Amino acid sequence: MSNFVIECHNLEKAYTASLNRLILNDVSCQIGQGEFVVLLGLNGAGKSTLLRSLVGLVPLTKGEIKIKGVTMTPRTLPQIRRDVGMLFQGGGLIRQLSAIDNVLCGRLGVRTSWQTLFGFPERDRLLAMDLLAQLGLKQQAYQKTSQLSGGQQQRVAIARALIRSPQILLADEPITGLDVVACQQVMETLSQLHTQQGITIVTVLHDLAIAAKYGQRAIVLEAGRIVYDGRCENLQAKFAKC
Ligand SMILES: Nc1ncnc2c1ncn2[C@@H]1O[C@H](COP(=O)(O)OP(=O)(O)OP(=O)(O)O)[C@@H](O)[C@H]1O
Repeated sequence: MSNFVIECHNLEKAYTASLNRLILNDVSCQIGQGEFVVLLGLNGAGKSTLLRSLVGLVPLTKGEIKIKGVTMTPRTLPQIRRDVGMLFQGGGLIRQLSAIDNVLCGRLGVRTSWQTLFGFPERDRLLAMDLLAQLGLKQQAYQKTSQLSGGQQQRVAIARALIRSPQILLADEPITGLDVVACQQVMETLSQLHTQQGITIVTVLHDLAIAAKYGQRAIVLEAGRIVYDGRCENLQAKFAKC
């Protein structure tokens, strides 16, 4: 078996009239266990589409995706989603719920609807609290997420993804809209997950300096095609407009 945890072979997402081209056009790449990959490209290049396709949220017109050697099909998708955590653009938290309840929401897909009628078991609550503490949010656990700062909200979203113990974490613009300090906190959090727990990270970023600081490898998309796949050095010189 190969050491790749993500394999994309000739992915194609349908032509759209508004763009006058394919959204993803023959995209192929392999990502190894424990890599930290940044996905870069101009607005509309197809970054989110590619990321979302890795958890089966985008029906593809052509191509094949394998996660940890398992080919993505409707039958294998539940298993794949157990291995892959996703941080959506804007965090996607429920603002009226506390931080801990948002984290517990990450367990909803794991437990049956019947089980959730009785609430979450104590061990889930302890795990959620542990994750929030690891991410520096123990004091904020019972605060509504609407009252938290952008950086804190993003870390709650990370905890929610981590409660399923994914081996791969996909993050769609996790620092967009955050101030410099919050950006650094979120990126340091992702970096620690990568170095200390060996989690494979694939994140969409727009900031080339941050990409170069944290990423090991950059994949640059342009109009649905991969135009660069390599080290993060000198990205600014190569792709000043990303
Ligand atoms: N389901 C869809 N139907 C039609 N067009 C779509 C669909 N999904 C995405 N698109 C279009 O495909 C293009 C790529 O979108 P995508 O969100 O993947 O780009 P992106 O690189 O993540 O951009 P951004 O940096 O702005 O988030 C966009 O022009 C978008 O409008």
